[in-house]
Amino acid sequence: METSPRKETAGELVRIEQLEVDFDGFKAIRGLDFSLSSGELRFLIGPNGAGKTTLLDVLCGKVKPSKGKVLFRNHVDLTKHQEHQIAQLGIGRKFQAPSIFVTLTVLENLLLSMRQKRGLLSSLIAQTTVEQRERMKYYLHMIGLEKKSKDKAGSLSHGEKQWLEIGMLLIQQPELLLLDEPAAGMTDSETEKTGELLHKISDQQTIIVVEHDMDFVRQFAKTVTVMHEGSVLCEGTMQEVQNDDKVAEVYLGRRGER
Ligand SMILES: Nc1ncnc2c1ncn2[C@@H]1O[C@H](COP(=O)(O)OP(=O)(O)OP(=O)(O)O)[C@@H](O)[C@H]1O
Repeated sequence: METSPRKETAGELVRIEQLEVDFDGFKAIRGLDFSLSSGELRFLIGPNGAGKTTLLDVLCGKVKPSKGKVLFRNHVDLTKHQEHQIAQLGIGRKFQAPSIFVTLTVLENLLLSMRQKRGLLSSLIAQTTVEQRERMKYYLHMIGLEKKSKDKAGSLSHGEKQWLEIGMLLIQQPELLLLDEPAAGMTDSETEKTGELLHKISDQQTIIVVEHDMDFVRQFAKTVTVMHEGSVLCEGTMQEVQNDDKVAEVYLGRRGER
């Protein structure tokens, strides 16, 4: 039965209602409701198998739900769009493993990511407009790779590669950015810089971050959504969710203990 649309909140960017994802009879997402406002930096946490990655997969169109509504900017039904169309609508997804071109320079990687006609790299460089060059400079600075713009991407550290990939997404100026464990495998100082980068990005764009590193979440999260067995268990500040008995039970198998 089709549920009537709820009144949309001003500034709401994503609304998900009664989402269900079925993998050959196994419900990875069941009855999930979720809402996200423009400009939020939302962390998604939860034990292994809770459905966090599947939720990102639904948002970027990689996985199609069996039931439910997934609305973007109040009226766009994402379930009706293919992955490439969703990217064009302004939702960028970064997976855990970086997918950069290692034999190209940092700048060339950014250039290739910019929305423009496909063509030879040399002709893309020749055709870059002043606005595009400014945009590249701006994002190079944001990801902290200005001094490495001419270095081959393959020579970057693990953290730098991740930032480059985030930069490659940012340069397409998506409205919503989906990041899967952006700080995984990073050194402490790289992790710190990544948290700061997320905050800088969230001044302009909305971000959902799936994260396992609780220290990282504690340090950088404003609002946290805890998932468990395919639905939302609780939501709030990190302090609020840490004090929630249901969350303690799910993570530690204890009820009411802290
Ligand atoms: N393509 C698939 N086919 C069948 N089952 C799947 C598929 N993708 C995910 N699952 C199952 O769905 C459940 C949710 O998986 P998902 O990867 O979304 O969880 P997660 O919260 O991201 O977990 P983790 O933190 O371990 O990455 C898991 O039980 C997983 O095994």
